Amino acid sequence: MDALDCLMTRRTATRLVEPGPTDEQLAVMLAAATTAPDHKMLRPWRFVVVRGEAREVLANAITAAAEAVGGLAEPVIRKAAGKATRSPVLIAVIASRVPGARVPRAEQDASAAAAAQNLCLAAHAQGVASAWKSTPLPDSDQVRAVFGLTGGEELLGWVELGTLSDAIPLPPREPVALSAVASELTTGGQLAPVEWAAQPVPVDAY
Ligand SMILES: Cc1cc2nc3c(=O)[nH]c(=O)nc-3n(C[C@H](O)[C@H](O)[C@H](O)COP(=O)(O)O)c2cc1C
Repeated sequence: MDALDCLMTRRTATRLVEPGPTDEQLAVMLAAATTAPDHKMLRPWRFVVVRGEAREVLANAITAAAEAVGGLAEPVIRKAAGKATRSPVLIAVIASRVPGARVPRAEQDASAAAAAQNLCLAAHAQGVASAWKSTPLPDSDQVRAVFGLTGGEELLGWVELGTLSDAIPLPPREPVALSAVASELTTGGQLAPVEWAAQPVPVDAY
């Protein structure tokens, strides 16, 4: 798979089943995450791999956090906790801002998001399916404690990993009209439509 093929064909998996990625595949994904663009090389990110029985630790924390909210129906709590075990492996992505750094927080978080996308792309390149998902109750003490989050750290979700099940088909992904998302600055200071990109690039051509 070449680089553009990898970028254009990565999808968010609908359902992930065993087998999960091997240690070697996980190591490549984590290494790819560390190549994210990173202003002043702060490494404003870190990752926590959760798999096997350890997923129950996370599920229990989500349950405890949901119960602490109060008033949530039992099925709602169970559904939230079940997210910890719905894929063979997950990697939590943590924005780990460097205090006092002269790089704005938004830029540090952007680097962490790029690292998460690198995880997904490195998974895809190795034939591992992925889904970047929101973490249930990410600000709760219980969930923060599982990932050892300190004051300046925040969860950007987690990347679920495994084998794509064909039980639920992937929804179609329409190409985006580039004129809807991009324009070009003219020498006169105007924002002009990108007429040279009038045709959507067919992502399924890759
Ligand atoms: C920070 C972040 C959080 C996300 N959380 C969820 C989620 O909780 N549930 C979900 O189904 N998809 C989640 N997604 C995935 C998007 O829904 C998905 O990327 C989008 O539908 C486009 O699908 P594609 O990645 O296959 O192109 C999340 C994506 C990002 C970047």
